[in-house]
Amino acid sequence: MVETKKYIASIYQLTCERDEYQPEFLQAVKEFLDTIEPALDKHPEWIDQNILGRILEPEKILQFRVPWVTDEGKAEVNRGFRVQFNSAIGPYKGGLRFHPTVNQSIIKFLGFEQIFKNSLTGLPIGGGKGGSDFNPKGKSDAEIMRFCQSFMTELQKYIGPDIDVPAGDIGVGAREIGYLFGQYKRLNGFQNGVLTGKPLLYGGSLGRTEATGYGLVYFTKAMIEDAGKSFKGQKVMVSGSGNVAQYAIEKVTAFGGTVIGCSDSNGYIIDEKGIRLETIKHLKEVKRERIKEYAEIHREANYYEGNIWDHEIAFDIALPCATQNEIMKEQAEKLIAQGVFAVAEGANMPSDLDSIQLYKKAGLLYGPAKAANAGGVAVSALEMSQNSQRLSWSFEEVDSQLKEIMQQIYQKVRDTAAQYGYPGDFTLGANIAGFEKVAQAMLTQGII
Ligand SMILES: NC(=O)C1=CN([C@@H]2O[C@H](COP(=O)(O)OP(=O)(O)OC[C@H]3O[C@@H](n4cnc5c(N)ncnc54)[C@H](O)[C@@H]3O)[C@@H](O)[C@H]2O)C=CC1
Ligand SMILES: O=C(O)CCC(=O)C(=O)O
Repeated sequence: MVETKKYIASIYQLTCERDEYQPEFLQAVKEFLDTIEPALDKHPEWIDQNILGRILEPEKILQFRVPWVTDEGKAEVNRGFRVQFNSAIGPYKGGLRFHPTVNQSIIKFLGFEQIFKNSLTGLPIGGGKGGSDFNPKGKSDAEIMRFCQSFMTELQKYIGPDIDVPAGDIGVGAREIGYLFGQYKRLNGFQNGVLTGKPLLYGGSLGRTEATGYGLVYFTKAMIEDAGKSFKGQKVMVSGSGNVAQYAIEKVTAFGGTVIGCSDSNGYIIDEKGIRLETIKHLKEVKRERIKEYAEIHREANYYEGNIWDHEIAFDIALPCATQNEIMKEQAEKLIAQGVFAVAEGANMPSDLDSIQLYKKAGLLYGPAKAANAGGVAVSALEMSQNSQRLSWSFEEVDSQLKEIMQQIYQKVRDTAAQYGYPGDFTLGANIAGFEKVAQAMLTQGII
């Protein structure tokens, strides 16, 4: 309707004026706003209550100084961030990213997407995200520890098991979570519900390490099976070689697919016989080396510099699991030309807006990040439940809940798209299904 269109356009214009220098945040907002009109047509009261204006504004943004000392005794300083975006349905929940590209725009786009992703899980968690422009690459364990201690010394004032519960993301794995937890405990006493992704020794959940990658593949399986296909015999390309990529590779292989390539920020390897995951894990988790080394160990594999999505080779399914905007128009065109029939996103916002349009036009099955990678945060919420109950569930219990949650997310996304008259548009389905719950919760809580 004209009024709805006008309202959406005015909100977007205002956001562009206010956040002119935040391109990633504006991209995430545009992707969301481009799909939301049918939901507002159905709920004109949301326009009266200016739900969009409110949901686009974080409840709180923290930015702080993180001073730390190198092994040589030099004083360094980084920026720390936490965006507490929306707590309408639960405490803020979302990871911490340590990467030199981190700035307020990146953390805001991630926090914004997290609101709808967390809502889609069906679990009571709000949206938040944080991190730092600290680069863990090449740092000693002692430097990482001192950085994490300094970061948490400030962050601890604003988080808690019922307030805001951070976890890992790029550059923040079990080692960093351990140091962050240690410092929180030192300052506040033992409260294991304050972080998720913890080691099993003090309240971590079995299955959390695997959850995002496994969840991505469970979602993709549901999506492709609905279209009469399966993983069996499919050639799959995965970008990244970190946490999400590794467990996606494992599950695709278990379902009978062949992962023919994966990458890191320098380049990528192609191994047409199937990536040997033990080698990737050893290189990345133990030796902390570049993916290039894989081709030294397995001579039949080839290493190339650059973006994996530029490689010309026929394959069937693309699982981007590295970082935002790794697939732009040019790469999307290549994927389509190479015969890819499904793209499902393990990374957050790996496809730019042009790519999403191209997938749609070409009729690809497309699982957007908010839905497809929600398995990690879903199991984080299960970790919170276990911490509250002071219990540890078995791996099988957690994995079977994850499977169920991912299937439900797929169905919710598919059915919402169809109900609103856009069958197959899973971007629209994910945005509206995630948004409806948060909007309704906000409405019942007054003008907040
Ligand atoms: N860890 C989790 O539970 C979740 C992670 N994600 C998203 O998944 C993605 C990967 O995160 P993790 O695997 O946890 O991080 P990680 O730190 O374990 O691995 C990141 C991987 O991406 C690669 N990478 C980074 N920048 C790159 C670039 N410009 N080009 C190519 N490769 C690049 C790195 O080399 C590394 O292999 C991120 O977008 C993250 O936000 C999403 C949901 C949950
Ligand atoms: O497990 C969590 O809380 C964080 C997961 C996350 O950062 C994400 O879903 O992007």
